[in-house]
Amino acid sequence: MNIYLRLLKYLAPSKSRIVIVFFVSILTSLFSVISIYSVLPLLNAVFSGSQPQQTSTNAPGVRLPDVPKLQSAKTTAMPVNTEVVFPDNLTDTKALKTWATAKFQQLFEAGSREETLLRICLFLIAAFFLKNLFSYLNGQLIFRIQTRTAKNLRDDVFGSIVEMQIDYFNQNRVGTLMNYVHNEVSSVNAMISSTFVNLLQNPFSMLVYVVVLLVLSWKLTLFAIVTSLLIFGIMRAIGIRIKSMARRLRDVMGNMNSVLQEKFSGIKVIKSSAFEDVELSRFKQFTRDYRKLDIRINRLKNIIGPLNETLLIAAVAMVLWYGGLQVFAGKMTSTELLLFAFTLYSIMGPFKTFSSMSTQIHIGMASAEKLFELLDTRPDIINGTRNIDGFSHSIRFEEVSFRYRKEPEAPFVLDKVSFEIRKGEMVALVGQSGSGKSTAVDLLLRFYDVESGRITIDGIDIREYDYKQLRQIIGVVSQEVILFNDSIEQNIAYGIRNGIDHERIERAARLANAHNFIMDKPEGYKTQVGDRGIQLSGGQRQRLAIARAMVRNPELLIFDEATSALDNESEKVVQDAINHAMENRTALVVAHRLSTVRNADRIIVMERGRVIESGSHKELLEMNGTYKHLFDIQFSDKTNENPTS
Ligand SMILES: Nc1ncnc2c1ncn2[C@@H]1O[C@H](COP(=O)(O)OP(=O)(O)OP(=O)(O)O)[C@@H](O)[C@H]1O
Repeated sequence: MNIYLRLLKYLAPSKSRIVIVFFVSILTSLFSVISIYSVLPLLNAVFSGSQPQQTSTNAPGVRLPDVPKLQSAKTTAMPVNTEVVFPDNLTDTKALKTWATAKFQQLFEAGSREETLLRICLFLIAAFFLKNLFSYLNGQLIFRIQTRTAKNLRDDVFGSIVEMQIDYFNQNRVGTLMNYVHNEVSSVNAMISSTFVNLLQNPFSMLVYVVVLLVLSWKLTLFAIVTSLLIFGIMRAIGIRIKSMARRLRDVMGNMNSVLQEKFSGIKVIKSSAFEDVELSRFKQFTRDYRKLDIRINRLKNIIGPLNETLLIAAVAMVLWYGGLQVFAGKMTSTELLLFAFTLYSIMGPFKTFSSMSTQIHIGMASAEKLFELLDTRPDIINGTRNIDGFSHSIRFEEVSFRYRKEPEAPFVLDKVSFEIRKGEMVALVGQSGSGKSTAVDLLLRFYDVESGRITIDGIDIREYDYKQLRQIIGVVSQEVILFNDSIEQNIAYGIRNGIDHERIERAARLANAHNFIMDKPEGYKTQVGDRGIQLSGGQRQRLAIARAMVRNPELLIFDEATSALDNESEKVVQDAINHAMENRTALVVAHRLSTVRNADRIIVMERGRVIESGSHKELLEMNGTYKHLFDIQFSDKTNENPTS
């Protein structure tokens, strides 16, 4: 769909406000035109009252305004009203003009010059007050429309990103994604407000101004229009250049966000390598490049204002020159010329924002294009329609092959892997680092789809199930624990939709051997864990992760290297928690340390993406193959270990 139409869709909820803005805009324009246009001839009429119609004191050929006098200068009393008749011929613009000005003047006629002047000044105040009141109202209304649009767009963008498959997050940096939600939406937002002001508020004033200009002198108007178009063209060319630079700047900014995020979360690594200075110099290089680009954009942006004004003032000056000659020639009155110049100057404001609109629109459209492209991207993982709330028999990997990179020459990360997890069983996946164990878990969770073969639950391909329901019946505890900056209670409850039931949370915490340490905290379950759970120890964080997995009472528990990041002591506590949690439950355990899986009903040994052995601990030792070899390496220095126990 056309980008403009799609943006209109976002404006649709504000349609009644837009209608109000339209009318308020007309009122604002009306009062701004009245306030400027009406007062000058009125004042002129008051002050020139003493002058005769054609006077020799004027420069040769200059005529005074062709309007009826409000009064004679010799007396402060008002003259008898001049009778103004509506012209018979409506094409006679001169007669119309005289009639309209005279009628307007009559509105202010008072008994004396002084009083007329006072009335005019009061009218001036009222007109400006009303103009500014409506302008304020309009600003408020436009801001509300704009923020609502931005909110809805931002919600949709976040909703779209959060629904993407895991691979999308592997390929896009966090900073880039943050940029979408923040900066790109903001520039669409700026475009919308600029368009509103320029398409609703300004056109009416501009139209009235142009009519005034045309009535005063079509030749001068033509001259002014040609100059304006020239300026518009120049501004547009600069706008296009700024657009492409702004896009580059935003990309660079997105990179900076990613870099900062990465550096601050990896601060321990930086500090332990004493690499602060290296990071600082890298950052300095980055900010240097950023600054250069920013200066180039700013140079262009700053040129626009002065250039615009110089060109417009040049146009006004040319008009004054040409108009002055007309006045000398008696083809135009001096008031008309003054009015023309004044109106031309007044149109500058709306015209200036109008020409800057093109830059705003260019930047905004580039962002809108990016955002709509994102909104149109559908997750690669296509959801199934079958419901699932548990399983009765087994989960099977049947000849599953998979690779992350799709190029033909890319190696398979899983190559025809087959194994089974029966209900109630504990199955372990072991093997060297990089053999594909975690990948198998990710495939079961449908973070990725298999390339060939299939994974079934009770005989049905998992691609047929609704993957959100599928993930709900699986509890995962992985090596990397992700806690949110919230209370312990909220962290455990993460993933429960229908409210927090404290009893349920406590039960899960007890199962995970976490209850006691939680109660030792000053605020118990309400204790805040800090950013990424920084206020807890590794073992405590891991036990909260187990509690979080348990709270949903999952059908299948997966432990992916859940203890590998812990020291021996914490490992023991966490391992106890795992054993406790696994009682009477189906579990898949991925482990390096073979001591943790020896009680498994079945151990699957993997090597370079293939299953090379499988059986119980005892059977595998008797096989005297890879498992036995791995076991011997791990326990060679533990003389008290009995391999067959
Ligand atoms: N997102 C990814 N994109 C590309 N390749 C990946 C990705 N994740 C893992 N790999 C590669 O896939 C292979 C299997 O990785 P996987 O994490 O499944 O192994 P693992 O057996 O769980 O290893 P470990 O025991 O060290 O966690 C490795 O060669 C790894 O480099």
